[in-house]
Amino acid sequence: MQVLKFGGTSVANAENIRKVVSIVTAAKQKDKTIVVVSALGGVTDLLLSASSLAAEGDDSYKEKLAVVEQRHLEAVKQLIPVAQQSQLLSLVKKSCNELEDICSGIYLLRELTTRSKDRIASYGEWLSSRIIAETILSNGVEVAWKDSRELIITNSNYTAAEVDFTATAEKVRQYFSSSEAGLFLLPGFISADKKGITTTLGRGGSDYTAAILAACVDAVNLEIWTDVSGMMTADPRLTANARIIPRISYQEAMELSHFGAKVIYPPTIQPVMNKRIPVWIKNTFAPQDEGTLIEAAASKTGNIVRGISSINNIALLSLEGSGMIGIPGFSKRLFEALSNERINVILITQSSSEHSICVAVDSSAAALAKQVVDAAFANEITLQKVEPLTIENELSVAALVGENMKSHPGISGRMFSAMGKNGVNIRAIAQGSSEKNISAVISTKDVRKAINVLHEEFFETTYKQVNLFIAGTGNVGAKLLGQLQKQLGFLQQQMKLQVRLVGVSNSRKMLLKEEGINLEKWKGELENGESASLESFVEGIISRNLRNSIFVDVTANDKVAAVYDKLLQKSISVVACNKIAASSAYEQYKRLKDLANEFNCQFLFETNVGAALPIIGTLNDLLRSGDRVNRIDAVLSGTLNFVFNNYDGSRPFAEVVKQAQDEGYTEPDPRLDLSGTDVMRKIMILAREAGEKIEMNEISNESFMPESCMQGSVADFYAAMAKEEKHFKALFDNAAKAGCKLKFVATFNNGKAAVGLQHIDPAHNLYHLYGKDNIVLFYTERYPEQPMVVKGAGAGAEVTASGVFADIIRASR
Ligand SMILES: NC(=O)C1=CN([C@@H]2O[C@H](COP(=O)(O)OP(=O)(O)OC[C@H]3O[C@@H](n4cnc5c(N)ncnc54)[C@H](OP(=O)(O)O)[C@@H]3O)[C@@H](O)[C@H]2O)C=CC1
Ligand SMILES: N[C@@H](CC=O)C(=O)O
Repeated sequence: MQVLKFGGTSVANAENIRKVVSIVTAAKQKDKTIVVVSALGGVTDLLLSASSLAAEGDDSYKEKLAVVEQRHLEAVKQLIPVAQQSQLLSLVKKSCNELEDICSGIYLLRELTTRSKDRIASYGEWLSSRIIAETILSNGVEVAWKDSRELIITNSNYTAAEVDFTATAEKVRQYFSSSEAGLFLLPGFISADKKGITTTLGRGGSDYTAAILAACVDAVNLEIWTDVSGMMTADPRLTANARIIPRISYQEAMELSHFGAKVIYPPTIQPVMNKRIPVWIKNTFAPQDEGTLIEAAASKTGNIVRGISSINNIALLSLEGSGMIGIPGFSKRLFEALSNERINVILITQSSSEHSICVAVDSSAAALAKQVVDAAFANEITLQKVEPLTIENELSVAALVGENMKSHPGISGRMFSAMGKNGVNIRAIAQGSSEKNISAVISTKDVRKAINVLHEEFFETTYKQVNLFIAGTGNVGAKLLGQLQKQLGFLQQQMKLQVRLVGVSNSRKMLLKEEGINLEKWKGELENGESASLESFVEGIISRNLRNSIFVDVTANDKVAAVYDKLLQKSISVVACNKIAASSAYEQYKRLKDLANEFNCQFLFETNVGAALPIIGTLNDLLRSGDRVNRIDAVLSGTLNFVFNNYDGSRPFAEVVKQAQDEGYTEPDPRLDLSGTDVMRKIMILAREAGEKIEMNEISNESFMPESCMQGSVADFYAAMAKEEKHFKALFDNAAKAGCKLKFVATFNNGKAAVGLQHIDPAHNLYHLYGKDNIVLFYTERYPEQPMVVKGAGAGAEVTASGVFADIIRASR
């Protein structure tokens, strides 16, 4: 014998009922079958609201009843051949007249008892079961319809009646063993008390009917047919990557259902659980899908974590006070106060210091809880032994569920670390010693992110989603976007990173798109975007609260650099080629690094020195392994190296500078390069990374630029340089006369940093530098004479973009 139950959506209309009939007909070929059906989807609500309206003296109850009648009549007309319809149509009409009479009585009396409620609600299942049974018969398949009220006996606790299992088992066994039929069909949810008065089984009632019948007849299995293809690893509305769990234990299914996986209502599987009868969750609309098998033992295969779930509308109540320490009875009184008011406790934690007890309850009960708990501890509150109860609202519980978690250390570590890395603050934690469930109370606004992060951590061996927000689409920004577009496939396949561009902005326009911006069309989409507002862009990033978010600053703008603070505090990593933040006041540089540490994210700026050359990374590796920097000698300006490599007086100095700018080596404002400011910033960043607390005004700069060139605009700068050609020629000639090249050199030695133009002879380490090369020589305790050298192209949009790209990958991982 097998039992199949079909829920409200499965029997919502004629089209769905046809699907049910075909599933039932196929099932009957395999074994004797009991079918339990719910009311047509939405009908129970219509009936109950009609009864409430009637009790309130509102005659619009009639409209609700008319809809009920119409839906059933329509179903009959669409499902049953015309010649066979009349009897069933009369039955529907007769039942609807009865309903009308009952509601009219309620309307006149203005009184609705729970007993009448059950009577009214019972029509839903009764009618649907009659119609479905007749449909099966009209398809030429024999089926025995039976009113569940004759088999399922309960007490008279209307609307949530308790089953008398002894009486029920006897009736059920007697009926099914004495019948020759191969297929039975019964209404779910409804039952009767010992006097034969209609009762209902409460929430999840039709599942419960099916489970009771399955247990009483020792069914080989129970199939719950619904509108999803099984229990899922997480709520698919929160996680697009949620997937069906093939096998799950009763305990795990109950835990997940308790936390909102609405496929089954936990108490309803108790009867089958006691008999270890397997339960299948199947999809009426995709019967070919495997579904989920709920069985007695937890499967040893598959994921250790079986599923992730959450409940919203949680309030956290905290009872705190030094007067609680070491004194028994506080928790008893707390829970007594709550239970006297039937306040359901969802989660409990108590610190081992015994200084506080935290309980989570539904938010709707929080105010009452405060009232009763404060009253219960009024004396202690007056004596200041405990504080008045504190309540925090807008919280949720996120939970990992899995019976096998208990034999695997490190699960909670991974859970909390994954959430922590994404800035999800955990307000309370609970894990019973059975370790089937690890629960964390978090802010409701973080639920989506937390569930995604946990899903990624425990289920998605395929890829990790990274959400990028890029400010700056100029020389470097545009190259970066191009490189990302080309590498997306590689990142996903080889590095398991699914990188999405969610936001992009320049100084004029901005675009935020949670589903991701097409990297082939970003330019056009951005042009059609909204007017840029840095504030809204940042708000857009924060409010989206997406996991693994990275803000990428490819501007040279101080206002953009000023938003890192806010972003890091939301655990959003920052990757910057903009040097303003790292070269601002030491306190700010330090603060940003500390914020990144504190909020478990990254602040990366490798390209601030030497573009994509691994300079900061190398320095950090040396220091982390215990080395100490004694001295740094470096050429850090790609622009100046290019200019002095290409200037020999044969064409004007200003023209060579312009070429450097056109080739994308200079800062957006080239005066920063020519004045030496850019190099000062870089040597200062290296000195800071080496541990020196140093500011810009402590760095000496022997500028080679005439004062006249540094006045006015960029155009004035070029014009002035043209006028000073002699000065630049003299610089070149003097160096050439000495057999030297001109190099703009940066040094850091004994805590002092300096930059300036120098004559470099052929024997010098800095002599052989070409094009826009940079070079850094690290003299350290381990490299005292022959320095550790990093050398190569140190400017250019393409290489800089690749350095930013590398930082994005670092931040992603
Ligand atoms: N070139 C190189 O070799 C290297 C450059 N860098 C750094 O790269 C950064 C970018 O340089 P580069 O691409 O040449 O500069 P560009 O001037 O070409 O681009 C700057 C971009 O920033 C945008 N922008 C300016 N203000 C804002 C704002 N408030 N909000 C959003 N976007 C803004 C600009 O917008 P719009 O398009 O509207 O003007 C532009 O798209 C600089 O900080 C530079 O120091 C670092 C290492 C090497
Ligand atoms: N303008 C810079 C670019 C890299 O930081 C340079 O010329 O080196």
